[in-house]
Amino acid sequence: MFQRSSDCLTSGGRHCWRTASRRPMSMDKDMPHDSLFATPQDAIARFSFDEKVAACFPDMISRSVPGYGQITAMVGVMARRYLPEQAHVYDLGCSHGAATLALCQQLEGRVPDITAVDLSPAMIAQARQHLETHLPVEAFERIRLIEGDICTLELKPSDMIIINFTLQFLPPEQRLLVISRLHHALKPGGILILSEKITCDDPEAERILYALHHDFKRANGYSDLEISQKRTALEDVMRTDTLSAHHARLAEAGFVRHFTWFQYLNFASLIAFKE
Ligand SMILES: C[S@@+](CC[C@H](N)C(=O)[O-])C[C@H]1O[C@@H](n2cnc3c(N)ncnc32)[C@H](O)[C@@H]1O
Ligand SMILES: O=C(O)C(=O)C[C@]1(C(=O)O)C=C[C@@H](O)C=C1
Repeated sequence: MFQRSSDCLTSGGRHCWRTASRRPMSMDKDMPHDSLFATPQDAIARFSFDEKVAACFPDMISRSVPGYGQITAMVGVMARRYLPEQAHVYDLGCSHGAATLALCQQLEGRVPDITAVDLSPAMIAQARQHLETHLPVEAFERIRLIEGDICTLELKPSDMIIINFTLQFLPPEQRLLVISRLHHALKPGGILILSEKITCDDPEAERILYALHHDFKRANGYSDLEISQKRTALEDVMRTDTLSAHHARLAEAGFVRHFTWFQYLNFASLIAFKE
């Protein structure tokens, strides 16, 4: 079941915990390694999903996000359970299209229509290449890749909407509107999968999970310099919410049943059902 990016103890599966050395023990030689923050920078630019980030993104996210591989693979498993025939799925903030790929792999033979959206042209280019390489033509033809802003995108009726690690990059004041629009776009019985980095209500738990997340990154081969420079770059770009804020927002947007199905350190995934 968990092929490619999730069959290992770490988040993404392509790397194993380092032992003595600071390098991950195994590295897919075809996956460009993320060393964007490895050298000291005088002025650290704001993090953006540009060509450089897009080029090494699968390595970056799998070494940075605990549970990334498991969440991604499970999206496919959930699609298999919940999607009807003739379904439409959105993958919002798709980056390389990892969730889309997982879904197609699980639904082999009955791939739904999928619209994968990302604001970054570099990510859309990578998604096209990645999906074209890993999927049979019949499956790839069912995927529409759109370069666009999910805050303003017109949405069509859908059976499943995946928004993984993307809401955290939207302006906070737009998040409720976006989630409300997703609720509106879902057909009755449709599901929303929302995955995010989270902050804790309890400051002590926050401090502990924050430290453990940095330990996780170190265990995946990132140096203290890389961790600290990336953190500075992400400041004001990625603004995380608490789990309770996510659930309150889902409720306000109209979802009646929603719960957290996965949490690994300060990263979580929620599922919400359209009545
Ligand atoms: C952390 S990545 C998402 C990872 C991806 N969902 C996955 O599972 O591999 C966040 C993505 O959201 C995209 N993004 C940020 N703001 C966006 C917006 N307003 N509309 C569409 N995409 C956006 C970024 O370009 C980036 O590719
Ligand atoms: O919190 C961090 O330190 C991260 O690196 C997280 C995170 C994310 O959650 O999207 C931030 C930027 C990159 O897209 C990959 C991972």
